Amino acid sequence: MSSQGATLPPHVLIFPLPIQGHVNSMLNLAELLCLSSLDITFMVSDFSHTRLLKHTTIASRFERYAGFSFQSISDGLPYDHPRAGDQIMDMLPSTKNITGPLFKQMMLEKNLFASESRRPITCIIADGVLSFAGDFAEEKGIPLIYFRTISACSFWAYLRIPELIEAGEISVKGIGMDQIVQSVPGMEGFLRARDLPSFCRVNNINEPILHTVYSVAEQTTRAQAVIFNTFEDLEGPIVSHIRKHIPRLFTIGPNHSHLKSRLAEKTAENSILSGSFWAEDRSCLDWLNAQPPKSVIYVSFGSITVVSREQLLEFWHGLVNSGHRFLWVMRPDSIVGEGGKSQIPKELEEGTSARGYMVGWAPQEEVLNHEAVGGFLTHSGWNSTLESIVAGVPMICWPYFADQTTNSRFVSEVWKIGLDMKDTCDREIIEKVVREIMKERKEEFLERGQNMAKLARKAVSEGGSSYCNLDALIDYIKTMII
Ligand SMILES: O=c1ccn([C@@H]2O[C@H](COP(=O)(O)OP(=O)(O)O[C@H]3O[C@H](CO)[C@@H](O)[C@H](O)[C@H]3O)[C@@H](O)[C@H]2O)c(=O)[nH]1
Ligand SMILES: C[C@H]1CC[C@@H]2C(C(=O)O)=CO[C@@H](O)[C@@H]21
Repeated sequence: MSSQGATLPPHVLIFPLPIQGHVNSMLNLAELLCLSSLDITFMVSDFSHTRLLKHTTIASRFERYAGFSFQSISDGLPYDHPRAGDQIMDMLPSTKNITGPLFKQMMLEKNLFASESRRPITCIIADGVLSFAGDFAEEKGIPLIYFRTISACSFWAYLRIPELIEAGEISVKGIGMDQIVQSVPGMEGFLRARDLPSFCRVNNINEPILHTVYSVAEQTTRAQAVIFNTFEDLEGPIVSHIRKHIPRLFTIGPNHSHLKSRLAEKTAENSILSGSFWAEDRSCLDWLNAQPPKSVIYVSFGSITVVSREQLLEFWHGLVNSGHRFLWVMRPDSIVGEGGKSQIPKELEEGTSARGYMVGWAPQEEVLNHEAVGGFLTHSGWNSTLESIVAGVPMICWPYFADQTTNSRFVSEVWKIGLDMKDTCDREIIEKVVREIMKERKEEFLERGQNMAKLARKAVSEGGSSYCNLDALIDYIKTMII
């Protein structure tokens, strides 16, 4: 390295699992590190890179950071793979078996992305589910930090799978779903078998997925450090349990809010970083502008959830019958099975044109922060949960899979900022919970939601826990130069 090389900043490779919820929080992390003048190589899949370039201004957004660059790689799936619903699980073997070897080859051929102006990669921050990135880092002696994009509470439940199996607390064939489980310290009083991550619902205790999600969680502990997109006032007690296994654990979230806070400090700018894989339909903001304060329930199930026509109709009837206004994100690929959106009953068409608005994809952060929004019917993905918390918007949770089944229990029973309608999809229940959130118990939920929002904002402001932890993380990355 030239004499100038000795003064070059650390060069961090950031590598998310290439699906929306993972890419969003890791893009926010990338910009946070750019603001501290670290060099960043951000690895995306060819598929998501194409989507990002088509639907966002991300390329020009990052142009302002001279040390930032994108690299793209195959996710190992055919281009026309749905990448949604149950089939999203194909992403774990495809990235391991196809992306992993390609990544190794790319890193070696490109000399760890070194150039005249950039060091070879000095540290890898990989999504915790990408074990091949950890294998490569270990093999080459490159410092490794894992980033888990899910909640700490769901991660902790994953880590306790052996104890849950030993205690017979994993529900097999749906038996004992309402039993309170005792094997996840910190959750003994309120966590039922049905609230464990969805992969813990099995027909047979030897089902491979149960063992896969445990080994993915367990291998995280080999990293020199782990980052969580959460904050101490939200999940501190659970994080303390995880710290016994992973002592160097940085809670730096909510990342989207942290980025806004640091941008405002550094550049007097507070525009939202959009990493959307779909075109955002901004017409919904005009529609919201015409609605009274806190009168609209926003409905979105994230980037992976799919619903059957029957479920779609239950939600639709429930929303229309509640009499409340609603803004509904219906992703073009989100309805599966026979019939799709065809033959919609007349009363639903009428109820929607009177009080509803539908889009294929929304600028969600802006929507949640719009004054007309008073509630969020969500699948409880971790980004959506955090975005709702920061906006102080009460939630109705309809978890679809994975960590969401645990997140929704924490929303309703621990933080008490929403209701959990887990495992039901019935128009009468939907109508009832919408009325509860939007009218009958509105004040109570809004008050608790706004208190939590304050704590979230405090965490990412100067002196707050996530703010200090990010500084400590950056200092740590600086010590890792090899
Ligand atoms: O119309 C929309 C809908 C969503 N979003 C954004 O898309 C992201 C969705 O992320 P998330 O809420 O976490 O849901 P998923 O896309 O389902 O995320 C996956 O990744 C998350 C993080 O690991 C997990 O918590 C989820 O269970 C998993 O399904 C959020 O940032 C939203 O703001 C939009 O911008 N517009
Ligand atoms: C494809 C799903 C399996 C694991 C990922 C995940 C996680 O535990 O990090 C949660 O849901 C999905 O985002 C991923």
